Amino acid sequence: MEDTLIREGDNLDITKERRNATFRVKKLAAFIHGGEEIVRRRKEIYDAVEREPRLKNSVPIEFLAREERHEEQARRAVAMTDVATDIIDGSDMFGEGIYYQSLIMGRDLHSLSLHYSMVLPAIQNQADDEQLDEWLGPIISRSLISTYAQTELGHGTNLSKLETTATYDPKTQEFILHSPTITATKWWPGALGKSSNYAIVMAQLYTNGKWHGPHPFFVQLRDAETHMPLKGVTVGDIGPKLGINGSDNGFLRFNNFRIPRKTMFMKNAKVLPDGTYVPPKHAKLGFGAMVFVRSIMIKDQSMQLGSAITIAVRYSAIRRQGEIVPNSGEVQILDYQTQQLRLFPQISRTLAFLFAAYEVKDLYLRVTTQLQEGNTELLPELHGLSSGLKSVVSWETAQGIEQCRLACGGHGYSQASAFPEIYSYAVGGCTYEGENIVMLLQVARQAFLGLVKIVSSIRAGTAKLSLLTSYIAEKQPKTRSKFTCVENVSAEDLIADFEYAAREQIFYAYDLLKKNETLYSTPEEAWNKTGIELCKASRLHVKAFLVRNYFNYVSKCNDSEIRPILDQLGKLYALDGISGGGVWFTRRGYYSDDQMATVRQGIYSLLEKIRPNAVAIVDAFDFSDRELQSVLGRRDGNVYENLLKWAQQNPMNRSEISTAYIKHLKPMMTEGKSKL
Ligand SMILES: CCCCCCCCCCCCCCCCCCC/C=C/C(=O)SCCNC(=O)CCNC(=O)[C@H](O)C(C)(C)COP(=O)(O)OP(=O)(O)OC[C@H]1O[C@@H](n2cnc3c(N)ncnc32)[C@H](O)[C@@H]1OP(=O)(O)O
Ligand SMILES: Cc1cc2nc3c(=O)[nH]c(=O)nc-3n(C[C@H](O)[C@H](O)[C@H](O)COP(=O)(O)OP(=O)(O)OC[C@H]3O[C@@H](n4cnc5c(N)ncnc54)[C@H](O)[C@@H]3O)c2cc1C
Repeated sequence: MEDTLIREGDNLDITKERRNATFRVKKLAAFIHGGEEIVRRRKEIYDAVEREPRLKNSVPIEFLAREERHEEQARRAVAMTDVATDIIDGSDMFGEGIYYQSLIMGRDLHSLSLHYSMVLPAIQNQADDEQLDEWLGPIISRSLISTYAQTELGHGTNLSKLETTATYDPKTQEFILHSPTITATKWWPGALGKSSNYAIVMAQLYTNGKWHGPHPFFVQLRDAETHMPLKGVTVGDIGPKLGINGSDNGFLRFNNFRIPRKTMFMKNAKVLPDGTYVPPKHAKLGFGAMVFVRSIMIKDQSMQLGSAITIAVRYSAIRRQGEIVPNSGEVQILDYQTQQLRLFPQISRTLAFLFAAYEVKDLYLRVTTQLQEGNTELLPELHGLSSGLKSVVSWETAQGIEQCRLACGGHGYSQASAFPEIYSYAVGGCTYEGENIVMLLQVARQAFLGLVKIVSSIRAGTAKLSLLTSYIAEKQPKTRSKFTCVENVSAEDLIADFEYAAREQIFYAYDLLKKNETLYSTPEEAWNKTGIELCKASRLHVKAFLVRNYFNYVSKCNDSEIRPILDQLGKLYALDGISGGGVWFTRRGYYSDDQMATVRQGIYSLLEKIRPNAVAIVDAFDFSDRELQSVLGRRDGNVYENLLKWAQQNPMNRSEISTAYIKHLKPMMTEGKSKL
């Protein structure tokens, strides 16, 4: 990160904001990103990317048509991976990998996205030694391109009903892959349409006449020389989408397509040559690639929200519109209290999500080490944490980005702002890797929280709780929340408030479920009738985790220059959640009306405190103009002249007269004239 972000020629308002900040941006950046050394490495990586001619992003991606965009993203992906090992530590996907990729690929996926984000981790963790020897080399050298083909036209969520079959034939020691219906067609896999010649295919395993559920297979789809689909394989692109249009998400069908026995991933489950099935240690080990993406996407999502809020705060500092005191001049829109309430909670959220991403990364790495030793103990915990965070974080990120866009008025609607790209990319995260509601229900039903199981075991006095769930067993306090005013409230009190709300809803949902079990004829029906309350319980549980984790993380900071900023943002995060959380905090009079009014006063006072530092705080996220790709969010604040330049470079302005005018409008006008 540079010594100072102030330069000659910068917009005067934004310069004044930076001069008036009460702390040094470098210090906060170091804390946010995990230390000075990491910030230094980010700068080193950024400089190396800037120096490399092949990584120059000369084409403004937003002006490209779909096929041009796909081609440009493929060019960038190849260049990015050609020089990757000279620039980054490729084994650090959560840190250097994700940053490096964002500098080059922007908010889009590409021909190699799934190759790196799902296939590589799956091969590292699910292939046996022999398969690892055979597959890892070509994956790393990129002599093949691969993807992860699981979802079908008819089924994405309910994996047990996938229709693609893999039937073992012991005579030839092959599996026969088949798509028996239209709805069995694989649909959605990234880079499947035109780029990949291999895929991990999830198919229902049948051997010796028995069904064993979905299992992963590493399947060649296209000829290594001609890239033509192999006989028995039908494959193509599914067409334009809301976002990620650089990626050729695809469809795939098999017609009795034979593949060798050793294409089934064999580290966990196995099929022996005679067709004997050997089950895995844990039934869900084959779902590991999904767990990896759910874990890594928390950081990705927080960075999307971080870039949106950087753009919105910087723009709000240079945009002057309206007067607060009549005749005293137009104010920066950042001075409006309503603007601050729209924006500053997004700063807090970005940090809360990022600190949670650090936690889930640590857990993922611990689980991976355990699994290497054959120990699956922590897997359910990781499944629960990553599923719950994935749902809450991607939803709040999408809502936050939209608030940032709205806060920028008309210019926020232009592609020049970058909001359309950020939003359409990030919001995909609500759907992929498990639809958000379904993942919340997982948290409630099956995951490490096992909320429902936990409640019954707590009441039976047999609960064995993890650190993250132990609060559920604590007795609800009979007294009110300890909140008196924002100045005096402690992190512990705020955490206690969220735990109160979560506990209250968890027990409420549990009791409703039990009641419904007496009213409906099956447990599944009762479960469905309790779904809304269960999702609320999961959401509050995850929010309690986010608040607790934020304050735990920040407690490591002893620097008197930046600690007050982190505390203000943490309090804003919590109080905004309490004020918006309404009923869960007021049940049984835990928060009184007066306390709630004081919470709102506390928020207003925090907004005032954060206001003078807002630009410096978002500067500390350390986004370069290269990453932001936003005229509104430029570091130098010179927005208006660059908006004009941006519009003028638009291909529609290459000629003064458009073909639309020549072909359609002119003949109409000429005809109109003739009728006069
Ligand atoms: C060198 C250069 C490098 C540069 C490159 C760097 C790259 C850096 C990376 C960048 C990161 C950017 C991130 C963005 C990438 C985006 C890519 C997007 C691609 C998208 C891909 C996909 O979407 S793939 C398809 C995903 N599909 C799903 O997620 C389907 C959802 N459904 C399910 O997961 C399941 O069906 C289910 C969980 C909903 C239910 O499963 P099932 O019916 O089988 O089980 P049960 O409900 O019966 O549960 C039984 C039991 O199992 C437990 N369980 C379920 N799942 C898991 C699991 N995964 N792990 C552990 N345990 C699990 C469940 O809790 C139950 O437990 P009980 O104890 O019995 O209750
Ligand atoms: C951008 C993007 C990239 C993707 N990339 C890939 C990829 O690379 N590989 C791949 O295999 N797939 C990929 N997918 C597919 C993705 O994983 C699925 O779309 C996702 O898992 C949701 O499944 P679905 O489409 O079947 O939704 P559905 O399950 O049909 O969901 C529709 C609605 O039904 C609800 N619902 C479904 N089941 C339940 C339930 N049990 N209880 C309550 N409500 C329920 C959901 O909450 C939702 O509201 C991608 C999708 C997108 C959008």
